[in-house]
Order: sequence, then C-alpha cells, then structure tokens
Amino acid sequence: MQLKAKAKINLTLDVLYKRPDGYHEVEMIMQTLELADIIHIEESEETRVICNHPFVPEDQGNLVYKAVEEIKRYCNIDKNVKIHIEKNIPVAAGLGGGSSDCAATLKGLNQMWNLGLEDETLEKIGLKLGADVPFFIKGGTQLAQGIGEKLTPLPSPPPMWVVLGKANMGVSTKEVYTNLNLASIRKRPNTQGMINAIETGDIKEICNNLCNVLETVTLKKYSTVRNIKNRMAQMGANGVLMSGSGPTVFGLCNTYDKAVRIAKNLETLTEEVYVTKFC
Ligand SMILES: C[C@](O)(CO)[C@H](O)COP(=O)(O)OP(=O)(O)OC[C@H]1O[C@@H](n2ccc(N)nc2=O)[C@H](O)[C@@H]1O
Ligand SMILES: Nc1ncnc2c1ncn2[C@@H]1O[C@H](COP(=O)(O)OP(=O)(O)OP(=O)(O)O)[C@@H](O)[C@H]1O
Repeated sequence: MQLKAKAKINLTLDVLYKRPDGYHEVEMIMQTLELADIIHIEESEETRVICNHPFVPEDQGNLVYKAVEEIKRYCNIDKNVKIHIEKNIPVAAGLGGGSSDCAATLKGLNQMWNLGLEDETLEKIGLKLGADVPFFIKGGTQLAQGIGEKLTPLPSPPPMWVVLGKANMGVSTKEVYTNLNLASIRKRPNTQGMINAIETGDIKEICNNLCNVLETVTLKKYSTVRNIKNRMAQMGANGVLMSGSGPTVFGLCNTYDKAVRIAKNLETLTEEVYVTKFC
C-alpha cells in the first residue's frame, strides 16, 4: 500500500493562552499542500520503519512507529508492518512532516487491517501523538482550535502557487512555544477576517490577513529567516508568512511564473527552496 502524506502551512496562527498542562490554546487556519512524503506499508514479521532522510529517527522515536503501536494497542491487534518513508517534506521545518506521516499511517492501517474506525477515532488516537495529527487526518482547509484538535472545515481558497524557503536549520516547536511572550505580542491574526476572505475567494484579502504570532520568537532569533521573508516580499510574492514554528517561510503567488522567479532568486539565500500549491 502506498499513501501520500502532505505538508501543511498555517495561513493564520494565534496563541490565546497557556494552559495548566503546559500546552497552548491556539486558533489557526491550516492548509495542506501538494508537497508530500510517500509512505509505503507492507505486512512484515516485525515492525520496522525505514526513512531515506539522515535526521529522521528509524526507531521508536519516529511518529510512524508510534502510530503503529498506538493503533495496535487501541484495536488489540497482533500484526506487524514494514513502513518505508520517502521524505520530500523538509524536516523540523514547520510544515508538519512527522505529524502528516503519522496521520497517513493511521489511515493506511485502518484500511489495510479493515478496522472500520471513523475519522473521529483516528483523530483521537492521533492526538495522543501530536497536536497537528488530527488536522492531517482531515486535510484540506481547516480552522483548528483547542491545542489544534478542534477542527472546523472551511471552503477551499482560490488555487495559489506556494514558494517555500527553509533556512538551513531545524527549529524545535517546544522551544518556540516556551519562548513565546504573550504579553508582548502587538499584531494578532484577524481569524474571522481570513475566514471571510477564504469564503469570498478574495486573494488580496487572504494575503493581507496572513499572520502568525510565533514569528515573534523565530524571526527575532534567526536573521536568515527574516532575510528569506523580506526577499520573498521584495520579489513580489502576493503574501508572505512563516509557517508553524518555522523556520520555513512561504510566499503565496497568483501565477506559476512568479513563483518560479522568486524560487530561483531565493536559491542565492538558501538551498532548500520548493514550489508547490494548495491541495
Ligand atoms: C506549531 C504547530 O505546528 C502549528 O500547526 C503546532 O501548534 C504544533 O504541533 P505539533 O508539532 O504536532 O505539536 P506537539 O508535537 O503536540 O507538541 C510539541 C510541543 O509544542 C508545544 N505545544 C504544541 C501545541 C500547542 N497547541 N501548544 C504547545 O505548547 C508543547 O510544548 C509540546 O511539547
Ligand atoms: N516521520 C517523521 N518525519 C520527520 N520527523 C520525524 C518523524 N518522526 C519523528 N520525527 C522527529 O520529529 C522532529 C520534528 O520533525 P517534523 O518534520 O515533523 O517537524 P515540523 O515540521 O516542525 O513539525 P510541526 O510543524 O508539526 O511542529 C524531527 O526532528 C524528528 O526527530
């Protein structure tokens, strides 16, 4: 069995408050992209995860491995699988690669083992493994609240090309949330404004409403991320924003030619540049 595990970007990301359990209550609009890892699953004597990326663990630390263990426990299954991850999504980038692989594995095993679990159940199992996992069970365009698990589907925005530029380092999501100073945030997303813009298919308003409060941590710390963002804006992207906790910055473009022109120019700043689109 072969599955696609798509990347995501956050069109808005607001943090409302820190909860007693240490997690943060968020409000964000998430969008899946065509850029995707490929997950191959086959029955096997013992569970094994293999990945072609040097920074991705192949042991119990891999979210795919955890997904296998968790769904086996939930359904009381005594079977094993070999899973091969073909990594195309940059790692520790703010694009949700690990969470997406995890969600794809849960969906794949549900199908392969005929478990008959509803999406809501897969989301519940996925939430134990990461706050972004429930979103990837659904995909598309969603308003995510709670710690990311309360999902409301939104209509698809108009098709747009997306340039991704990742500075040459990984960012720890935990560290970014820990270093966030909620009292000092001056610009917050207008979530309802973004929803209206998506509903009316207004590209200009979608671009005007892009906002991510986690930029206050990551852009402040890394000048390379700031430089990538500024360059995308200078080069004429219709809208620019950092995704998730970073360090990837995305630029929304209304034409493919513009996206390619920006991507070529960005290659002078960083090696990791991609052109993809909403999915
Ligand atoms: C930054 C985003 O990717 C935006 O989509 C998500 O909010 C993070 O999702 P994720 O990486 O799946 O998050 P998890 O793996 O569950 O959590 C990593 C760490 O981020 C922090 N965390 C995460 C989500 C959240 N709502 N509040 C948090 O404070 C916690 O310290 C946690 O230990
Ligand atoms: N299947 C996986 N793919 C990528 N990383 C994984 C995977 N499983 C575990 N990891 C670990 O998780 C870390 C974060 O990887 P990931 O690519 O998911 O980050 P991210 O895109 O910043 O996620 P998010 O946006 O959800 O915070 C990696 O450094 C790696 O050690």
